[in-house]
Order: sequence, then structure tokens, then C-alpha cells
Amino acid sequence: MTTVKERFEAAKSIYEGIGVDVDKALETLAETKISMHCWQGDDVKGFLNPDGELSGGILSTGNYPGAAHTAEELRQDADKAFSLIPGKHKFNLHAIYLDTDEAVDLNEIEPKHFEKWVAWAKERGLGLDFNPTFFSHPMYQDNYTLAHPDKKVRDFWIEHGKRSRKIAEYFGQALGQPAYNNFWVPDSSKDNPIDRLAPRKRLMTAYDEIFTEEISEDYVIDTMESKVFGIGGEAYTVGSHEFYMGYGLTRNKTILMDAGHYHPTEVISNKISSLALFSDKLMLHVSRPVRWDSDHVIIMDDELQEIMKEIVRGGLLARTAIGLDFFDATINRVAAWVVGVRNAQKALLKALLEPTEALKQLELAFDFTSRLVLTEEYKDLPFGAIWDYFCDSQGVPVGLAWFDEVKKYEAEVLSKRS
Ligand SMILES: C[C@H](O)[C@H](O)[C@@H](O)C(=O)CO
Ligand SMILES: [Mn+2]
Repeated sequence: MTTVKERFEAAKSIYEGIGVDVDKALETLAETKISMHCWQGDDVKGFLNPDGELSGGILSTGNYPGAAHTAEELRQDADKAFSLIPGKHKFNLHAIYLDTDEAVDLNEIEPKHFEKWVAWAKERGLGLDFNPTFFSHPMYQDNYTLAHPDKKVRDFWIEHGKRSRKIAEYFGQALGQPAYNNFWVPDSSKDNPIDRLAPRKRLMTAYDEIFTEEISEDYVIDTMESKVFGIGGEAYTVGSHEFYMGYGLTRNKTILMDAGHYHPTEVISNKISSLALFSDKLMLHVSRPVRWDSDHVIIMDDELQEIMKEIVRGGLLARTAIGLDFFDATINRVAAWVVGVRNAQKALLKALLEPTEALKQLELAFDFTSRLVLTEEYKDLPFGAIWDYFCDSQGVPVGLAWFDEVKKYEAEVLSKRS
């Protein structure tokens, strides 16, 4: 019976034979933080109004037992997931996940309502990211928030946007690493609007007001996420890809591309290199659309691998923030997190184990035959032995052993929740 280390050494010499620096790849992987989204833990309910309807054109389906009902439970579940994931990462909070006994609304939230999250993250060496929540709230009216024709509605959300930046600033200052603060608004129309321009102008003006205060990028990176459509907003989305490309590039804001937010044959892997030419940073929501923006748990599919290859081949890892975005309530939610983060890391490792420079030379020499033959052959190399060694050396379970832990946690903790 060979050990993890012996299998690693054998695999390492094969990769080194094609010119890959395996130690460097593992070092890079260990340094890369994935932002794990809180909302998979409770089906995007949050703690502001957990019994309210999930609105904004997104939908979580399923009723698998064991969802977190309190911030404490959510932290406990996230702790379990992080204990099964190699490396140190970030946790991505939405505003509705505030942890306070005070009755506060979204236009009143302050850093103090997130102190317990910061204490938790600090103790574990985690980073925090943030998202203002522009949905699941009575002020989300007529499918609109920041682009609503009524100034009262817009002002409520503008205040929320401003406060979200102060909370993200607090995260960045307290944890010594910038918090990515992501703006996604569901503003949209079910049927063809007469006026597409005016709502976009209102959205632009509202954002300009939200961003009047200069906040150091040492603490906050504001990101902006577009979408092609949502449920009930099929014909027109105010915050389209073109809107945010224009807004972000003229206002020095970071564009966030969600893998599920484009037309079905469009892929974000083919957009990363263009964006990288015009923008210093970029952020991704790595998700898995099935037919539509259905936010399935990411699997080791072609697009996940292409996304990671694009980042690595372009030398863009240091400029790219990788976040996950899915919410599947039909399966164990801790398992969903672990599968998702581990898959993102595995796909990244696969990309890091490619002899990219040699392949680029073949391409420059127009040797497309070798490019095809070699890239196909490399798919069969013993990548799993390198991954297992990485997990082992980071002190987390190797192979399926993590799933035994999740099953035990389900029996002992999740199944006891009402
Ligand atoms: C809950 C998140 O804000 C949401 O998933 C957003 O990022 C999105 O992708 C909406 O479709
Ligand atoms: Mn998203």
C-alpha cells in the first residue's frame, strides 16, 4: 500500500518531466483565498426577516433539513466546512446576515451590528467580504430599488449602499485585508419597457451618490455585478453587463462577473482576458448555471476549468478575487460548501500544473497539432495524487474522508435542528 507522500512524489516527477514546478504550484494554491458565500448555509434567508419571501428574481428550491437559523448556527456550519477545506479563506456576508438584538433596518445598519462576525473571523484568521442586500425587503418595490422612479425608494437604497461601504471598511480595517463589497441590484422589468434609458440613468446617478465618499482600497474594493435576467424580470435588466462595464471602467470600480449571468452560450472564461486589459482588478462569482441562472453547486466541469486556466495563463491570479455563488437547498448545505470550495481549488491546481509557457510557444509557432495532442494528454496526468498531498499537508481530510465528517455532523448537529 503506497502512502499519500509516495504517490505525490511519483506524480511530482511526472509533472516535473513536462517542466512544471509542483512546489511553486502548491505554494500558489495555498496562498489563494476563495470567498465562501454565507447564503448557501440558509438558502439566502438571513436574519433580518427570515420568514419573508426571497425576492429580487432569485430562487432557492428544496427543504433539506438542517439549515442554519441563527448567526451562531451559521458560524458553526461554516466552521465545519472550513475544517474540511485546505487553506485560509474568506467568508462572504450579505447585509441581511447582521448579528444583533437591535431592531434595525437596512438603511440603519452599522459596523457594530457585525462585530460578532469580525471577532469570529479574526479568531480564525479569515477575511470577510460584504454585499449590500437589495432584495427580500418591502422597499424592493415594483421590481426596482436604486433605479425606482420614486426618490423615496431610491434614497432608502442609497443610504443602504453607503452604509454597506462603512461596514466593509470596518471589516477591512479590523482584519487587515480588503473586503470586497459587491453591489448587485435586481432592478428589472418582466416585459419590454418603453424607456430603457431613464432607469439606467437613475441607477448611474444613485451609484454616484453611494460612492461620493472616498474609502481607501486598503480596506474596501467596491465591485459591481451585472445580470442578464431574473425571474419576473425577463425582458430588461437595468444593471446589464454593458451598464456595469461602462460604469466600472469610468468610475474605477471593479467588475464582478457571475458565471450564471449571461446568455446560455456565453462564458465568463472568454471575457476575463478582455476585462483584464482595461481593469486593474476583477472579481468572479463562480456559479453553475443549468438552463438559466439556477445557482447550482459548482462541479468539475469544462467551464470551471476554463475559468481557472484563463486566470493562471494570463498571470491574473493576484488581480482576481474568486468568490462562489450558489444556493442549493436540496442537499446537505455544509457538503455543498465543501464540494464547491474544494472544486474551485482543484480546478485552480489543475491549471497551475500546466506547462503554460511551453504551450504558448507551440501556439506562437502555429503548431496546433502539438497543442491539441499535448493538452489532451495532460488531462490524464496524476493530478489527484498532488491534490491529496496538498490536503494532507494542510491538515484536512484526504479524499472522501471529509464526507464522513459531514455525515457525522449531520447526525449530531444538523438533524437536531427544527
Ligand atoms: C445572493 C447574491 O447576492 C446573489 O446570488 C447575486 O450575487 C446574484 O448572483 C444574483 O443572481
Ligand atoms: Mn452572483
